Amino acid sequence: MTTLLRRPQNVAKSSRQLLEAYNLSQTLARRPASLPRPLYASARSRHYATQPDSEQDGKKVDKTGGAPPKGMEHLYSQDGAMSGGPPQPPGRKPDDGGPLPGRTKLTQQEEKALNDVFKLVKKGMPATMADDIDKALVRVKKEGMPDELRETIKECTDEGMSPARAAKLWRLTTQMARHTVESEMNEKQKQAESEQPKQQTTADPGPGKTEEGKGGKKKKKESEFPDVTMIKFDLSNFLLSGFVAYLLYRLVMPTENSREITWQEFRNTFLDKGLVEKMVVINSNRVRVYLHRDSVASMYPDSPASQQGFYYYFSIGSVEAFERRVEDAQNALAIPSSERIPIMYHEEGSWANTLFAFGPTLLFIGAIFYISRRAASGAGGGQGGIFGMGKSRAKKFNHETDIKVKFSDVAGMDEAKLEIMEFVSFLKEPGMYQKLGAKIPRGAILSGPPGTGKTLLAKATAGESGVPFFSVSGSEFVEMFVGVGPSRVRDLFANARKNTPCIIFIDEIDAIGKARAKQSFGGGNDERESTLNQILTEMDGFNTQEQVVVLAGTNRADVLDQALMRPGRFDRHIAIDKPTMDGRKQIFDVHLKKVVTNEDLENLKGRLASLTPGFSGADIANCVNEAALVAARENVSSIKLIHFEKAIERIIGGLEKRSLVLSPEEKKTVSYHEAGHAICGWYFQYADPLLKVSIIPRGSGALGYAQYLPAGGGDLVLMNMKQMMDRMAMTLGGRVSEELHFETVTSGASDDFNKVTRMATAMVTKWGMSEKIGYLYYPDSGESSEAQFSKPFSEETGRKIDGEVRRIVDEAYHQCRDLLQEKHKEVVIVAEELLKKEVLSRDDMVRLLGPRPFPDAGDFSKYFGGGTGEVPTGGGPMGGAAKPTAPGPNGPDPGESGGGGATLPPGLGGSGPEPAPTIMQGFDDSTYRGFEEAFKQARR
Ligand SMILES: Nc1ncnc2c1ncn2[C@@H]1O[C@H](COP(=O)(O)OP(=O)(O)OP(=O)(O)O)[C@@H](O)[C@H]1O
Repeated sequence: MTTLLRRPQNVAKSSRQLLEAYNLSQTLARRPASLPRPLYASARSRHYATQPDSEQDGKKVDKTGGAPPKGMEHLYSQDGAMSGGPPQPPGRKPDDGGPLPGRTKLTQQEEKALNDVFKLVKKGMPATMADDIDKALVRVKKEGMPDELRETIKECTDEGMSPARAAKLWRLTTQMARHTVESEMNEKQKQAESEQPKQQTTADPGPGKTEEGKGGKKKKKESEFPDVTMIKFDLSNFLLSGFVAYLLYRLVMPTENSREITWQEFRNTFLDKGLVEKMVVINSNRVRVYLHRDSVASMYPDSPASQQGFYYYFSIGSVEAFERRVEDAQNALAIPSSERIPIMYHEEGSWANTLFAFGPTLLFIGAIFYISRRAASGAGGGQGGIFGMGKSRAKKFNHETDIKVKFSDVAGMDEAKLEIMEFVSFLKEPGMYQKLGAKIPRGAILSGPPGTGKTLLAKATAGESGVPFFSVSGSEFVEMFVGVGPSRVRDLFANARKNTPCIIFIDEIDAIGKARAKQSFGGGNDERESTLNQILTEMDGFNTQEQVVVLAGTNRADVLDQALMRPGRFDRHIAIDKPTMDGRKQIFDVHLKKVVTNEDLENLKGRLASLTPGFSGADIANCVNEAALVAARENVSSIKLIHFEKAIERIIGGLEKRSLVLSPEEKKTVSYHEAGHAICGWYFQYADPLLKVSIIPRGSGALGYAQYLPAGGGDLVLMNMKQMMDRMAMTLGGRVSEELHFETVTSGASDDFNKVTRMATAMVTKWGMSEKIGYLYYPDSGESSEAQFSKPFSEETGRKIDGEVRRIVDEAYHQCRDLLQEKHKEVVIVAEELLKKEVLSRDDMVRLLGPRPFPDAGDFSKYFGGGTGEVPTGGGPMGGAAKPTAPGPNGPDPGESGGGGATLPPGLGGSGPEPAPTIMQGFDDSTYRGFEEAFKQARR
């Protein structure tokens, strides 16, 4: 059975074969009936004809000449009493005396049909059984076919396959196989017995041994045929045969409870003979014909129409036409109106239609059911139900395998490390704290700008303390289903408690830990709030002995809910800022160890650190990696300084867009614009000296690009008014230079104006640098929600602010214009050189203009020479300021190389003909925000 089931293609194939065999034998065996058929039934339920029945029928008999009506042959039986018994099959082989009594020799057709039947029966049988079937077939061919089998095959051919016939075929063939095997065994037994007396005469074993000997022989004989498979009709065989018989029947005779006919057939065969009981018009396009079953059975005993539930149908074009035809037909048959055939009308939907109609609804209901099951299981408890929605998504890292990060890998945040060390010692030696009665801190919030190493620090804490580390992001608690967030929190803390001591790290906790709204509009935040509440509850729920430390990282500590920050929950608040110069050096140190470079590390990291103010730890890691990629592209064996500088340039300014070709006029404008900035930076004492200027388009839409060293040379924490005015004047330098050197100006300075306006506004509204406004702080719209809807000052104050901002910008403008008018020649020199070379470095500036009239301060002079190559000792940004010594009208010849230039330390690109580009972050948004932050903190 299983074999059969495993091979459906075999069943299909075998049934096809049987069908073919059946069809073939059907055509061969079908022959005209020897006698004219009776065309009338002995009893009728209706009489339509005007003539007597016998007459009418008699006529019909004559007309048809005994042949069934065209297309209705299936209604007539081929044999039976009326057909004159089974005819002598044509083509029978001459009797060779072979067949046994009760059997007849096979004709060629019968032999073929039998072959097919046997082949089919063999399918799905074990090989040994199939062999027996083969033997049976050979025997049948030799000894003739049992009459019962012949009749069954004939019935199948003539009348079609039925389950009973299929089962009978199966039974007969397997029975024959069994007989064959039995007779084979008998023959062998007889043969063995006939040999036995001979042996007994030659060696008589004696009276005592005879029985034993016989018995022994018997056993031996039995064991001579160990492999003979007896086909027994046990339960499994019975089921198998039933199954095969059913399959045969279904495949050969697909279920048929209706059959289509034509109007003519309907009329000739049923209507005219009065066999129609009623007609049902279905969906106005099909007519179902219900016949008088008894009359049909007596008239056509073998017709399927005599079976219960069977009906004929035919299609109609329109109901009206159909009704007209029926009417005409009945009129022609002269059926009285009281006896006319009833016609009913019925609308029925097909399965396909029903499916189309209800399918989408069912699908929708199914989807809703599925989703609600998921949600319910998610909300349903800590274990998360069958779909695991409520399970925590936290990744567990094992300190032995995954967490290899140590505090030594985290550079440049010594204070933060000190703070967090305490958690490590608590996890390592809790006893020490408990002895003194100290309560263990529950957790710490690490806050700071992106990429400053918060996750790294948390990992290092886990790595140092050697405990499991659960890392999860705040957003992973947020799902569209209600109740999933709190459920995940519960699961996370339950897991952590099972693994104590351990650390839970929730990154981006602001995703769920935002301050809860006083009133929520529409309840949209309920889910987030209940997740937060669950965290609060869980953190409260730790007993003080439980060694679970919760660390959380965020970029927005200011938006967190106060309840999170209270002692007993996140006790510690560790702010991690962007690294200082020293911090950057240390971070470069950590990352430079991972790459191959032959540069002097001490110098390299100092120089790179001073080139990267405002870089976060992640930026530094990226910069080192980028340098390695640049070096790999050039196919060199170690990374050189130039690669690092290219990498920094790329990170700050974006990719060079050499494909963007500017027209000569545009190029000239950009050159003069950038030269204006550069001259301002060079000659204003508190402005940022230029490091590199280029007119190669870069990044997103910038046509020119200049980099400056922050004034003071180091990390700027505070900025005074003079610095601000110089910086604003320098920012306007581009536009002023355009005004002075061209007839018209361009749109290229809009970003400069934006910076200047913002800075002047901050000076007036935040930094108390305007006498008219005084020492007031007006938040802008991004800072407070109230300021988003209404200005925090009156209209009059607004007007005053506008006036003050304008005044400051005007002052900066005049300061810039005065300088650039004075340095008109220098601007031309720098602009023309820039136009020629496209890129100018600090050394080019020194060559063209002479050394900057003010000494460079801080680390810049240490790593870049700063004109003297000496490290300044003491003095602030203004320390040791020399008088500006502007070159005279006959300044250095633009073509002269190295004239008066600062010499860079050897090995740092200063000795080559084209000095390595030295790049600095200019005054950009981040610097601006840095100032704001510094001012804010100073105010606090
Ligand atoms: N102080 C540091 N020392 C060494 N490497 C650092 C430092 N800070 C950051 N990095 C590098 O930056 C990568 C990213 O840092 P990390 O993921 O810890 O930043 P983060 O502050 O968590 O950022 P975010 O706030 O975006 O999640 C680290 O894998 C590491 O390579």
